[in-house]
Amino acid sequence: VVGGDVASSNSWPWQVSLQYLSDSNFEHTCGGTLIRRGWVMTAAHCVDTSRTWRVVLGDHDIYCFEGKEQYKGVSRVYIHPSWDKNNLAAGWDIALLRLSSDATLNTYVQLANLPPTGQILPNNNFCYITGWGRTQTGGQMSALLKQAYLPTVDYQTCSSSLWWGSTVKTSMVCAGGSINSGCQGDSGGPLNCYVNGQWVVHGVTSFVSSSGCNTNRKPTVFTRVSAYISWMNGVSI
Ligand SMILES: CC(C)C[C@H](NC(=O)[C@H](CCCC[NH3+])NC(=O)C(F)(F)F)C(=O)Nc1ccc(C(C)C)cc1
Repeated sequence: VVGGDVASSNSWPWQVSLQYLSDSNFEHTCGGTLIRRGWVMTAAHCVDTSRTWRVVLGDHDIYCFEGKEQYKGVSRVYIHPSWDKNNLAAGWDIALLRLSSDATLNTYVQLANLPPTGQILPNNNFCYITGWGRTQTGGQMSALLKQAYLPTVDYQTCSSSLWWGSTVKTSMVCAGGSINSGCQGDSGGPLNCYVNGQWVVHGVTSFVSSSGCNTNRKPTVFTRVSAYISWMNGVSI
């Protein structure tokens, strides 16, 4: 996350860290969202290589054991069948992870709210991106979970020629586009939007401009969760 600030501990209790085994250590690679006690929603591009995965729930400092963490293996990865790793612009950048055992819900670990099918937020909706990704383009990951105010940018604006143009599809959500943004390592994490008095996860962090994370008029682009509710319901049956 570029800009914004460090979140207060466990204030986004559905945020998870997706990690993979690399030389006998687990490394953070992406974010994710706890949507059921045994299920995590993330980006397809995070899990389209075969690795040994684990999910950390209830985390704040990903480099330090604080005692609130729950560590879960991943028993199965469900990547959207239409995902094409060579065609990020087509969308479909969503996946579900079946955890090896159910999470225990408590103060530090809670389920996210998901939007109703088809819901499209208005321009400038109050949203926050959260994650442990780089804090500057080409910079380092953040040890502590960060948050940044990232208001939605409607499709009409986001798909205009000075913005993302035809790279952005209606199955995506744009948010930000000036000083704050997502950055590598935030992929797969939530776009948390305040709707009717509650936080709802409307996006899965998908991509930013390759000319830099916080590039003007290149908002962070998210998979639109409300377009995938029926697919997700079909998977976990
Ligand atoms: C140095 C980084 C910032 C490069 C940048 N990375 C990204 O946007 C990666 C997703 C990469 C998937 C493919 N491996 N996502 C992120 O960094 C995220 F913002 F989600 F955290 C990128 O590739 N962006 C990109 C690439 C291609 C397109 C085409 C669809 C035009 C659009 C954006």
